[in-house]
Amino acid sequence: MDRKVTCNVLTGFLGSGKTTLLNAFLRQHGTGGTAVIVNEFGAIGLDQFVFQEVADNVYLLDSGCLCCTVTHSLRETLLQIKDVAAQAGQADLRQVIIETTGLADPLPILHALLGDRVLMDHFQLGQVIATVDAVQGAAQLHTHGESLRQASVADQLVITKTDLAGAAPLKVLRGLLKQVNPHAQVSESAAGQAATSVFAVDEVCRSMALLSSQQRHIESGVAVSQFSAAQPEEAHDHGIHDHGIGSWSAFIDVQPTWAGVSAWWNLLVHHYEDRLLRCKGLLRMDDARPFVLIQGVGKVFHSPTFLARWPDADPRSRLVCIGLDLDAGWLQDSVRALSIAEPSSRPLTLDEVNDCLS
Ligand SMILES: Nc1nc2c(ncn2[C@@H]2O[C@H](COP(=O)(O)OP(=O)(O)OP(=O)(O)O)[C@@H](O)[C@H]2O)c(=O)[nH]1
Repeated sequence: MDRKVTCNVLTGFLGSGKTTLLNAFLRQHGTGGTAVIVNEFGAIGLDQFVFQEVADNVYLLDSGCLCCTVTHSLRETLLQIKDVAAQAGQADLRQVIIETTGLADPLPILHALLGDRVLMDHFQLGQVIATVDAVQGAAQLHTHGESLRQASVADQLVITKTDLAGAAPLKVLRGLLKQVNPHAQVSESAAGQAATSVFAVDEVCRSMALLSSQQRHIESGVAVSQFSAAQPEEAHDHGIHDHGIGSWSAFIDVQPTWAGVSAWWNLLVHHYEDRLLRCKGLLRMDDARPFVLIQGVGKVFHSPTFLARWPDADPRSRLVCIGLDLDAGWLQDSVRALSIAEPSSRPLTLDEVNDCLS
């Protein structure tokens, strides 16, 4: 494998249509360029049988929930996929789709991927795709913290089972999803028919999908949106309370430097600690490789992706943060840290940022 293979994480609440969507994609495109990792909650996995009808390149993870117990076997499985592809001379392997259990928190999975240097030599993170049931999704977002968390951190939201829902509940759900995650691209699907567009793997396609949805939101001004759900009822406790998950986004008007990106990230993590869930940004650096996508997952900042070209017509750099209790004013002020030029500068407050810049 000379170039990196994209890992897309497919999540979504129990029964929300993950397998149906993925199966539709495999039926249309085969598995020449795609390997699938399936993780099911419960001792007996069934999804692999659905997939094996259409595909060979399907790997079943041990029982247990991917985000809690089997990140090690995820790592081993990815390395196995890499070795199998190399031995078979499968230069066309372009993506691995990881289907989580319906109760999974996607963040630990992203950590397992992005925090592992060996894996990152061969793989790159693509998108988090979350399916939301058109009929039950709104109720699930209100009552199950897992569902809210999955939707909050997704790059793409796919409303499934639209054939079963009336126009009015669909409208309510669309509005709810906009509140939960205004940055995600939202598509709708009946019987998996949106599969092809959902699993696009081309780098520019991916960044365009990510950014066009951000752009629509940012155009309407700097904003924090908030949405709350009740605590998860069932025992799947990661010690995280899902009250007040919100998002903030802005175009930035300072020239970022790498020292500044590092200082800003440090400031952000120091300020929000575990309340920070996800951060994404498209930055135009004054550098030999100027076009950069940055990603943070929880408190971890991951290797940037360098783009061959700026992915859309708007030249402005932009940032998105998702987390708990976000403060738009504080975040907007924090952006100035991006222009810090001195690599050793580590401001921990906005006043210290001012000192660094004066
Ligand atoms: N009518 C209709 N049924 C659907 C659609 N998508 C999924 N289903 C049905 O919903 C049920 C659950 O779908 P799955 O694809 O297995 O859902 P899942 O998210 O993989 O489920 P878990 O792995 O248990 O979390 C199945 O009976 C599907 O046939 C759809 O778009 N329309």
